[in-house]
Amino acid sequence: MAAATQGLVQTSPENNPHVPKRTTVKALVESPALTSIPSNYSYTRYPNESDASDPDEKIPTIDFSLLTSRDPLQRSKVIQDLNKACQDWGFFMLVNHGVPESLLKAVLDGCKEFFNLPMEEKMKFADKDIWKPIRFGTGVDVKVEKFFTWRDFLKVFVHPQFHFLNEPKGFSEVSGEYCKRTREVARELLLAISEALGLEENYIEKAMDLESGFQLFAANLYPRCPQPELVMGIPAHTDHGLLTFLIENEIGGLQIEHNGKWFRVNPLPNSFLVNTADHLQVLSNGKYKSIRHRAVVNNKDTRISIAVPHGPSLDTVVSPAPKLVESESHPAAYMPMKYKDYLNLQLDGKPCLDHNQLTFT
Ligand SMILES: O=C(O)CCC(=O)C(=O)O
Ligand SMILES: [Fe+2]
Repeated sequence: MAAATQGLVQTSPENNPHVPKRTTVKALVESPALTSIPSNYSYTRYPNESDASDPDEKIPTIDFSLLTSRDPLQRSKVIQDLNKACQDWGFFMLVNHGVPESLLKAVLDGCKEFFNLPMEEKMKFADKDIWKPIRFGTGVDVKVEKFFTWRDFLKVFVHPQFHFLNEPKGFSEVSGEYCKRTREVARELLLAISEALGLEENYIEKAMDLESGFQLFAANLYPRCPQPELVMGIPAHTDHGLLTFLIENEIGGLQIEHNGKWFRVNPLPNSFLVNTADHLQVLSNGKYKSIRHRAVVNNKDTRISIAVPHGPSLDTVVSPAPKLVESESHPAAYMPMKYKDYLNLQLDGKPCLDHNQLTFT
């Protein structure tokens, strides 16, 4: 999210009179004349952004049921694995998390129905203001502003206050349940991550005020594309919170950066794809990195993903945990910043960590 500011914007239809003036990627794909992409969707990669390959090592998997197990040896082994996954990859697949498969499916189905609503219904939520609790839009490449990415989205603030839409029917209920269950899993995971960092078990819970933690529900729609190699679903970016949970409708597209190379992610069925985000990087004083990731599209199937970032409360001033700062050997690498102020920096479209970074770690 750090690299993308999005809002519903106007396309320039000069090359294609069938393209509606104010559009979404979905409307564009459904317009009868579309055989090639309009030039303003053509994507220029960031420097050093290479093609992705299948990973040459195994992407870490964490078994959540072992974390909550009564056996202390088992728990400490998983905490070690979690530490390694966060440190080496900033990414892992979480299995046996206890959130029912039927709920994952229901919430993905709800998103599909939402994106299938008539344009006028969705447009009621079109807004550029990032503080609108319910927002529908289409992706913009912020490097150049006038170029678009191959993605429509719905973003809803779901904690500490739960906002949602009344339509489609039942979407609010399943999403409410999904957000509550993922929040519980994320908080449990953050207890373990506190321990993995050598902090008190509830350090993150308290210091980040997770009782009032800011949780966002971000649904992404990536319609099939006639020229997928020319566009980008969501450009390389990092997420702003502590941890993001991602699920998708069995259509791949997520790619992650690991040791300077890009890898495709082939998720285990029913797993959460979890990545460490900017504020875990700050809190851990750079021990854990906020992983860069992106999503590509394809010419066969429409992909839907749901990213749920779990962050500190908006008023929390986040700084490196004092225990992880050594004045001589490992000074604080980030200055304290309120989470809300950090989110406002998104408007600049710059990777936000550049703003509060004191030194490069
Ligand atoms: O759709 C995906 O795979 C990635 C989405 C994402 O990174 C985001 O919404 O922040
Ligand atoms: Fe992301």
